[in-house]
Amino acid sequence: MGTATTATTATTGTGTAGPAPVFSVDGLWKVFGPKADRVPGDPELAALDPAELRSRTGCTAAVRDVSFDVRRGEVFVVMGLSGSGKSTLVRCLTRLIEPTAGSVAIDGEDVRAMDRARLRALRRHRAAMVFQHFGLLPHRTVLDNVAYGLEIQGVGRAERRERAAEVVAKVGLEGMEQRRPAQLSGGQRQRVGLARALAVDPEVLLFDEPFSALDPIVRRDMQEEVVRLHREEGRTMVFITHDLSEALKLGDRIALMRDGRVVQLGTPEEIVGSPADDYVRAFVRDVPREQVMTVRTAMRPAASAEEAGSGPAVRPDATVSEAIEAVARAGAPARVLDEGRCLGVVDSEALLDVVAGVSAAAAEAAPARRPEPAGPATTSGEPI
Ligand SMILES: Nc1ncnc2c1ncn2[C@@H]1O[C@H](COP(=O)(O)OP(=O)(O)OP(=O)(O)O)[C@@H](O)[C@H]1O
Repeated sequence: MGTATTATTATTGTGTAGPAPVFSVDGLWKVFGPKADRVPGDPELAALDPAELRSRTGCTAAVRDVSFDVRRGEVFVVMGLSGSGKSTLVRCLTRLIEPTAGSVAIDGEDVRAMDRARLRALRRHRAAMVFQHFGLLPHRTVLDNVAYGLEIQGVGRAERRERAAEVVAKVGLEGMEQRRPAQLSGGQRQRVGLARALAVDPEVLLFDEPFSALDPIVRRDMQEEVVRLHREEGRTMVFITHDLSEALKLGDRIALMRDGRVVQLGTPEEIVGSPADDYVRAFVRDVPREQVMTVRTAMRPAASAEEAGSGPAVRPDATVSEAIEAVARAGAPARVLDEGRCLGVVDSEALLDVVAGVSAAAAEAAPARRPEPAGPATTSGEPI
């Protein structure tokens, strides 16, 4: 449990300090069951594993001492197996579930201190939820379903229909405005749910496993839709999923939960490349590492000015898979170029090490794997 954070403190977790976080969660607990309040404050009870806690107290600790920040503009994924506490955690953010202990702030404002009116405003304007069961109103058209959130806000009919029409187009449902939910496929209905949440222009979108009922192809379409919307709008998103590949695809950072705790919080590359423990290691074992890890992991300093000035070029955020292709085609190591500056070099051996999963140990043994200044900056060749 950390110290209390304020809106102006640097973000925690991996990476560097940035703007004030949207959500700040500190020492959060949610315990279900009799006299739940006593569990977080009692070190002995708080230390019990879930089965012992249940048999001793009849309580379930769905969220246990969780702290993290959601940064502005990021897609923050909460991932874990069924029952690990994902939904409870995200519902605590807007007090759809009342936390047992700890603090939650949005833009520095204490969510636990909000009165009912303030909470209603939070859920309606600031943090809109997209659910798996989209809860569409069956007798209303697509347009009116999307306009519904605006109607609750008291926006006038003409304005809300105009705004709803814009959002309907944004999620790819143009031409279907007058249909009713029963006349739509599952994927289209989910798009209506997404449009309805977007229509109120919330600061944060909270997604609770929105795509888990969709078939794989429609699901992929919807994931791409989220990536596109995020790229275009930069809106902050919190996304719950139990699907690792979905988490890796969508998340800027992932909080991996187990039994109510966050066992690792990091970028997809950090989680796959440096699992925090055996549980995470087992979780990510089958991930195609070359598609997640970037060339930074495999990079070494250029051996000479000549090496820094020749060979194919790749971007620092290119995946290992992309670099393998470049190196194989050229038959020579690739230069990692950042705005024309050579950061280092990747060769086939180092790239293979990443695929084989031996790079993490190597990186730990030599943490300062930073390239030396390697000859003059070069601008020849556009990086892939
Ligand atoms: N109202 C409740 N009363 C008692 N226990 C609850 C309640 N809601 C959730 N739990 C328990 O809390 C734990 C976490 O549940 P939660 O629904 O948050 O997990 P989840 O990771 O979202 O699971 P899923 O992926 O299946 O939705 C589970 O053990 C669950 O049984």
